[in-house]
Amino acid sequence: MAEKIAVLGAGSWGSTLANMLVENGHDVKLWARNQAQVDQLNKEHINPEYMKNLVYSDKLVATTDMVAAVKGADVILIVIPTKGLRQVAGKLNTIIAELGQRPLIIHATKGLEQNTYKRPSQMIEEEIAPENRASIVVLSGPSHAEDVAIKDMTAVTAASADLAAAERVQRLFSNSYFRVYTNDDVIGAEFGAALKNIIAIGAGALQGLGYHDNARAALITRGLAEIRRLGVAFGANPMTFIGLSGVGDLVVTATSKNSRNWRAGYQLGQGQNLADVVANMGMVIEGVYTTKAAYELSRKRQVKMPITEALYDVLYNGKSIKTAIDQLMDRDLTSENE
Ligand SMILES: NC(=O)C1=CN([C@@H]2O[C@H](COP(=O)(O)OP(=O)(O)OC[C@H]3O[C@@H](n4cnc5c(N)ncnc54)[C@H](O)[C@@H]3O)[C@@H](O)[C@H]2O)C=CC1
Ligand SMILES: O=C(CO)COP(=O)(O)O
Repeated sequence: MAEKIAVLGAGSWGSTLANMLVENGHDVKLWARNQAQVDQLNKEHINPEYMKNLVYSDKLVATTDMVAAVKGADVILIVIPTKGLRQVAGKLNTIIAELGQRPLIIHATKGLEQNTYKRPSQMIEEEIAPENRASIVVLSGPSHAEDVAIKDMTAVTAASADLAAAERVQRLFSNSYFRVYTNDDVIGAEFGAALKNIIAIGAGALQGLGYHDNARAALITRGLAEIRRLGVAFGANPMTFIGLSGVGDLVVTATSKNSRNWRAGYQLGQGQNLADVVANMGMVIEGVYTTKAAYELSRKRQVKMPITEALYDVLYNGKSIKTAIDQLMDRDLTSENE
């Protein structure tokens, strides 16, 4: 059944998902804050700053007017980087309260908020009053926009405490190349999504420094161990970390040149400095900020996250990547299951 959907955020992921939802037969309005970008999307059907090779459907309508985007929408998909999520959710709350709507909220944001360490769905819960919304569903998993744009095969998860809502999202998004599974573990899905970006930066850095396959496999596996430790400390189901939003997303992000986080790590490994890497990416590198939040949270909760700590020292304390790697390898030997 066709639904009226508003997508907030027209970067690489928001615009690609909006286009896919149009092609799935839905009535979609895409909100962006930049007028020039909106004009290009509406007139030329391109979004070159974010998705160089995608020609968007002429049925996709973009607007800078959030009220116009949201009016009449049964479903709202938020795809804003973690840093801007709270502000956009707050604005959305005011608008849907005035319009008297109570939409289903989906988000695809991957990160933890600075200082509060809140997950995206927690920020949304805090900013959008329960009377202004239906359930919240997390859309996550191994899904580079670049692959979805060329209709490559992709599988993701829709996580929600409300199974009927997750199943509705499953039906909205699924098609011949995009397969959505459901899951009830929002905490696990969101921790997996946020923390894999830290390991992806590390994997890129290893490759940039000239390390090979064994090193990458070790980092991914031990990275997953610490992702799971933190997630479980906050109530996640350990099984979620061997699913799409766990190991699935970790593998795609830590092995792909399409990953902004991997590319950032690679450039750091090649000797570029962090400020230049961030300035030149042109898109959000969530892992840079998540590393700080996860490091602080792990200290507070007394969860061992040696790789996250090492990357924190590289990104925020000027430690060389080589020194950080040497120190990781030099730690006391331990059991794999600790
Ligand atoms: N790019 C991808 O393949 C995927 C990205 N994600 C996640 O989706 C989220 C968005 O990522 P991308 O689309 O890649 O980012 P991006 O950097 O390509 O685009 C972000 C968009 O959000 C807008 N934006 C940022 N702050 C805003 C604010 N305060 N108000 C309004 N608009 C704002 C920017 O103008 C830009 O249009 C991130 O959390 C990312 O981890 C998840 C899965 C896949
Ligand atoms: O989450 C993603 C793929 O699932 C996107 O990762 P990057 O932000 O590193 O490109």
